[in-house]
Amino acid sequence: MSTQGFRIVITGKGGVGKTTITSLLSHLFAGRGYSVLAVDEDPQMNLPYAIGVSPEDAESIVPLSKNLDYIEEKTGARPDSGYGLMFSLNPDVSDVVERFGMKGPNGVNILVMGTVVKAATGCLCPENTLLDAVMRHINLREGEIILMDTQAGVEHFGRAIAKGFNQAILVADPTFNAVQVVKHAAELARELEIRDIHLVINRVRSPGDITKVTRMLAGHEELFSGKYYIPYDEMMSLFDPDVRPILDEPSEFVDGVRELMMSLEMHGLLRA
Ligand SMILES: Nc1ncnc2c1ncn2[C@@H]1O[C@H](COP(=O)(O)OP(=O)(O)OP(=O)(O)O)[C@@H](O)[C@H]1O
Repeated sequence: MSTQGFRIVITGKGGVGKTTITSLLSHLFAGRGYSVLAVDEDPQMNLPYAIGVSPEDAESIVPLSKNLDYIEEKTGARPDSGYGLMFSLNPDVSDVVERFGMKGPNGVNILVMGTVVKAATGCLCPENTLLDAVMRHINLREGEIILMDTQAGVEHFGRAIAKGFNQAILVADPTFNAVQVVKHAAELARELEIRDIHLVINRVRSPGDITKVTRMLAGHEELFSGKYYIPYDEMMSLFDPDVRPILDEPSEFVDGVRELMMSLEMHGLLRA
């Protein structure tokens, strides 16, 4: 089956639940028999822990943005060596998942990209060139669902969409700032002609939260293909950061993420 429709990028303000939701989706898709590649673009590298990689293994991961040997091998320039202007702008990174992907629980593959501080401005440097090539490459991989957890900030999100991600999950919690960020991201996604934009309002605690967010979204609803209000679940703090235990518990939070997964699957199959 073609999985080209399943290039999913997750964004939103810091701390709203992006990593948790990316991890739950990774396990839920894997549980449905899909091969999943979860990509962490956040330099804090929380995703492996949330997916359930052991702390020892997670600590051994070097993000690609800091893997100077690989950057030099592929681009011909070493970032820490005062490189000149001569480096490959089109490095062949087709081996990246096989060499640096980590097999996590439930067979979920994890690739930690990291990010370059100057990436948002599109700086022409070997690290950035390598990460761009990796993003392009993973979008060409067949037979896998790609879920990319981005660093907070719409610039990173814009770059991912420009590199071929075709579904977006915009996560907010019921606060003004978080909702402002998703409105901005949705407008950008629209400009970049991405059609499947799923809005998640996470950590909803009361009907009042829904009323408040509905008011804040007034005039912007048409930007989203679907809206999901996902409840606060105090069990999360018991297991944090590993999401796996909560998958075995009755949880409205997980039910909400499962509903989101079904919608992503439907949109992905339609675009396949
Ligand atoms: N529905 C929920 N109910 C209760 N706690 C939640 C829920 N969703 C996420 N959390 C908790 O909120 C915290 C932040 O979540 P998470 O790390 O996934 O956010 P993030 O957006 O990825 O953060 P960052 O931008 O720092 O990477 C975590 O402690 C997580 O366990």
